[in-house]
Amino acid sequence: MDSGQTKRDPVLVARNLKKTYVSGEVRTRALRDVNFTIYEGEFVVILGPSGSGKSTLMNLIGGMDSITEGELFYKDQDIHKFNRRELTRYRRNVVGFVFQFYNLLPSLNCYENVKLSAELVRKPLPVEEVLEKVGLGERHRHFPSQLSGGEQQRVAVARAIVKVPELLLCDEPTGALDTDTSQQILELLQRINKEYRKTVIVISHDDTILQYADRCLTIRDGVLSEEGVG
Ligand SMILES: Nc1ncnc2c1ncn2[C@@H]1O[C@H](COP(=O)(O)OP(=O)(O)OP(=O)(O)O)[C@@H](O)[C@H]1O
Repeated sequence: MDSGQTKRDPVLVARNLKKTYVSGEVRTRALRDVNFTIYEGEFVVILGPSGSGKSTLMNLIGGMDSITEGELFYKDQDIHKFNRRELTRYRRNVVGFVFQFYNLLPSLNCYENVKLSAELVRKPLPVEEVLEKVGLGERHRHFPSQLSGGEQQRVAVARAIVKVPELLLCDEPTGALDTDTSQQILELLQRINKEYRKTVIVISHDDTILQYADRCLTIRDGVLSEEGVG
């Protein structure tokens, strides 16, 4: 596959993005004024301590929560202006999620967990190919309870990429794993980023993840800033 340096187009642009949670009298300004541009095919890490606003930002990018103020563009479309159907289509076709605790369905085996996701889109990758790609070619019939944490996370990655999403959003994907297994999962995400040329965004509080990133954005108290990597 071509790994040459080509000019990349912006895939996500945030302008003056704000998110305030209101609960009775209490207002929590989770995102204060967030601006960024993320380009097609980048591997971006968003790093920040607990409570800094990482999951809030991921939920907005993933179309899972509403924006309080500002703009968030996917290509030339303002996610903020999507109606319910457009949001569903965006979540289904554009975004693939990987969560800290895998979120696999325990009553389905590996193949079935991935197949269920494949059925959401018109042109998925073959399930067998994807399980092979994440190193689980031999484990199709195993259930989540028969797999280690790292293997379950591989299934979760397969479930996300089988849809061929433009954006792979990973929320603390190594948070429940030991150091060696974390490294393997991050190497897998890096390989997927390069081979499928999809944009990968990983949020974490662990800066050892930086070695895998093209770029790092840091977030603190709902304010985002940019730090170069490498
Ligand atoms: N649904 C909600 N209602 C009210 N406040 C919320 C809600 N979700 C998050 N918050 C608050 O918004 C702020 C940012 O939270 P967020 O979960 O985005 O941080 P985080 O960086 O992902 O933290 P962690 O690493 O601990 O998961 C925190 O002060 C949190 O308490």
